[in-house]
Amino acid sequence: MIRQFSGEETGTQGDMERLQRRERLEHNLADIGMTIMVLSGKGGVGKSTIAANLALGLAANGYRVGLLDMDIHGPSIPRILGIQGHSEGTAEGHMIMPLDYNPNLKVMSIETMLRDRDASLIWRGPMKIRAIKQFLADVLWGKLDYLVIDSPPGTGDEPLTIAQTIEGATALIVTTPQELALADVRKAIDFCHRLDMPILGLVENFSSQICPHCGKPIKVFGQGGGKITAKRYGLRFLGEIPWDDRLLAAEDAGLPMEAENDEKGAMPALHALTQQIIKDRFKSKPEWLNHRVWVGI
Ligand SMILES: Nc1ncnc2c1ncn2[C@@H]1O[C@H](COP(=O)(O)OP(=O)(O)OP(=O)(O)O)[C@@H](O)[C@H]1O
Repeated sequence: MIRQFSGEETGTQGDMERLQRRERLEHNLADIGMTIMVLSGKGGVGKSTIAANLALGLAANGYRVGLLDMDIHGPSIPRILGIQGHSEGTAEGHMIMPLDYNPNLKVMSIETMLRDRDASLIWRGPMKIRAIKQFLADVLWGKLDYLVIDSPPGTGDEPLTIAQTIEGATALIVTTPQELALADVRKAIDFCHRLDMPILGLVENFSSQICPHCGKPIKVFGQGGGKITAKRYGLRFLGEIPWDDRLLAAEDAGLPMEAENDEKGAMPALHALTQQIIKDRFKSKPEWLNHRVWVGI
């Protein structure tokens, strides 16, 4: 369902375009089960990693998943997933086809639409807002159980547009344990409160690193900050993801790992996160849509 739709076009032509896009948007969103926007206060905390792994995990569990890379200035999803292809228009030319990563996972990113993937996009707010609305209205997602959205860090145009466009969009907030990151996370929480966007919970990444010599965990970025922040704001704490060299290498190679049946490093925590989100889907009843914060059960 659409929460609000304010296009940037003006005049009769603009009104008509806006109306048509609104219809396509309504049609598209009606087929999407649960929308999860992965947010963070700071950059580089592992948002894209968690969005990609969550989408892969949900798809591996048999759900139909869309993964939308909304990080217009620094898209990472195509590289993490090793996607080389380009998004194409439909035969009639009205819609854009997302890329089929596997039978259950469709992916869309601004990068898959560009000829030169290393080109920078120098866009101001209105251009970005239009592109985001187009991704939601004009991409032929089909029926999805989950739409996972990788958002850029902070509380700018991208998360704002999504939160204002998709009623019932939920937020999953990623942080690292140190105070510098947590200060920004508090802003992300405030952003969700002010937009009435339910928060599924807080995930802490880079919680520890295993010492290669003694095998004990080293708390590189401090300890427990995510859990304390979650408690303070009445949010669910959805796990501590340790540093995992294999995850970094896999993403650099564009060959993501499979969390299922992997008992080492970051994988059990990523697997547990996926399982929790699967449980949430069946609890995502309209009554929690209006809550300021959804703490979960
Ligand atoms: N738990 C982890 N263990 C090891 N490496 C990780 C882990 N989480 C993320 N990384 C790596 O850290 C880097 C940053 O992660 P990622 O791109 O997911 O962060 P981000 O928050 O999306 O960044 P940006 O703000 O630029 O969008 C990547 O190289 C990724 O492979």
